[in-house]
Amino acid sequence: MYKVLITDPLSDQGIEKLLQAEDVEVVRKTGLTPDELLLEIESADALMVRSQTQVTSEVIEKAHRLKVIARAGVGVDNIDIAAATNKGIIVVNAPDGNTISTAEHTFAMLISLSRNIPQAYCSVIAGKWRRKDFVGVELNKKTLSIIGLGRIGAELAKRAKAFRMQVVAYDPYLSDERAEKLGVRKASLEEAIAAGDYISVHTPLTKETRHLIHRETFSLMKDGVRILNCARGGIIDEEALYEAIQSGKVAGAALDVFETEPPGNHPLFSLPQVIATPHLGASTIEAQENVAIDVSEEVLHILRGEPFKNAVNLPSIPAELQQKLQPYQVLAEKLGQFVAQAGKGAPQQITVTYAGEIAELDVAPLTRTILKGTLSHHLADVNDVNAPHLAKQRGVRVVEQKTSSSHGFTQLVKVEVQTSRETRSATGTLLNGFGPRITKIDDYPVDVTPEGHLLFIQHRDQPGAIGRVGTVLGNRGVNIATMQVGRQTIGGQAIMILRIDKSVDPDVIETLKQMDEIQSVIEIDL
Ligand SMILES: NC(=O)c1ccc[n+]([C@@H]2O[C@H](COP(=O)([O-])OP(=O)(O)OC[C@H]3O[C@@H](n4cnc5c(N)ncnc54)[C@H](O)[C@@H]3O)[C@@H](O)[C@H]2O)c1
Ligand SMILES: O=C(O)CC[C@@H](O)C(=O)O
Repeated sequence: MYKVLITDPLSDQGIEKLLQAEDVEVVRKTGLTPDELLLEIESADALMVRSQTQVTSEVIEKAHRLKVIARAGVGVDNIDIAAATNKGIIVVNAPDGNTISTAEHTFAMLISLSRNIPQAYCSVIAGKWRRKDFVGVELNKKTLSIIGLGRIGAELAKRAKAFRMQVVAYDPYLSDERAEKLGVRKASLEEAIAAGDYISVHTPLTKETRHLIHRETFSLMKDGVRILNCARGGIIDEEALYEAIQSGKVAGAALDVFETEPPGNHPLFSLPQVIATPHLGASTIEAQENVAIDVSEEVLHILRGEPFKNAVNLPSIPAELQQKLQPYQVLAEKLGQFVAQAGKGAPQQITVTYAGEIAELDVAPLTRTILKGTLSHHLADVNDVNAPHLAKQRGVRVVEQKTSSSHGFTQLVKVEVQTSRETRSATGTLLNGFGPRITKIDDYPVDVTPEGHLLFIQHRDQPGAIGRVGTVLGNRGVNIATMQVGRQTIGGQAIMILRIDKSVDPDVIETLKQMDEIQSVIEIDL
């Protein structure tokens, strides 16, 4: 039974699938103190949050069973992604579910700001009728500068155009084609800042975007500009915004997000030109249902070892590619495990070579699985998420290469591990209808199903060697299920791979090692 801990309010309808799942226990605890969260997280397999719960490195440190942190929304700035990656915990989000809601909210703020709707409302319900105080401005023919033309920025642009606004956009990843398709003018940051009657930010909050709009940026703006932030607090320097409003440079600001949330009695709230909402961009019934459905499905997939799509700390794999790579996953992991156990010493370089049909695909996800298989022999808690990071941390070089020579097989995957003491390799394929096979160990052709207990014996090719090994094992009650031998020359170096029904005692291995013709005996568990 998997424990799914939900620590922020999520839509009941959205998490229906989780509540129905027989292998899941849903524990909903909102408003936990940091100490309470540290206790709860110890036994959780999945954690689902919105933006309130702070998933710090301390929380992640205590998360002994956690496989996934799911953010029901876009921004993951409340989650320590580096700490999660280090620990092999997958972080997923729901990037699409609240786009429309947030774009609509931004547009509502744009109109409210232009027509002083919140201020007028407060005045009317206070019994006043002061039409002169709330004269607004039209959106028609005004310029809206959008900083960050991603999902929400693009939806905002469409709405602004419907109101006959000119839209200028700055986004370092904006192509000419996309700008043209959306009907926006592509500009540099400075041009966009200078052009806008309205400036709306829609970037994530990162090291680069923190205080993207700062004191000097305000000086580049048009007099009487209006500013919107429905993305993340901190993209705009709040102190500089306060000064720019007070000086008259900025005519008004609409804020849904703040550097510190909740913002309390913020100095900006003393200015009548500022309107604000409490981080409501994604707060619609539809968006909350969408994001909760999306992350619930992702959590179930991850817990059950099924393919998933929106990992923040793993490159996303298109569904079609995922489907094509899926059959190779077991082969990849087993090859990695085999070479790690067959070799002596810690890996210094892992070289993966793909040949045949598989070489035509993007094989990076398989290389990660091979790394997981290899590193898990030496390290605890390795998975596809942290394997590349752990390899780098330990100075293991990873080389991925492709070749056209598949030696008559439809596809081949070769994993070679170089340690300080030796180089070992295992090559494998998928046999149509029969599953994974190891076809070569070092330079010895073999045909081994990579599963169960194997004895890997290096010896001299000598009459009677096979019989003597069989006798030792038989005398100790060890049943041999299959046996494969490979040699390079008659009487030269050879290998035996025995599949045995159960693990053998160390003294059986010692007895085998005493035999003259035997150089090494390694038990391999796959
Ligand atoms: N207020 C809310 O409730 C709410 C709801 C949803 C999302 N958000 C926030 O809105 C923001 C946008 O979300 P989205 O779904 O559109 O994300 P997105 O990833 O689709 O778009 C972000 C865009 O910002 C661009 N960008 C990155 N760095 C930039 C920079 N230095 N200058 C200019 N552009 C830059 C990216 O290229 C990208 O196109 C995020 O901060 C997200 O957390 C807020
Ligand atoms: O959970 C929320 O309501 C905030 C969501 C929003 O900020 C996001 O980044 O998706």
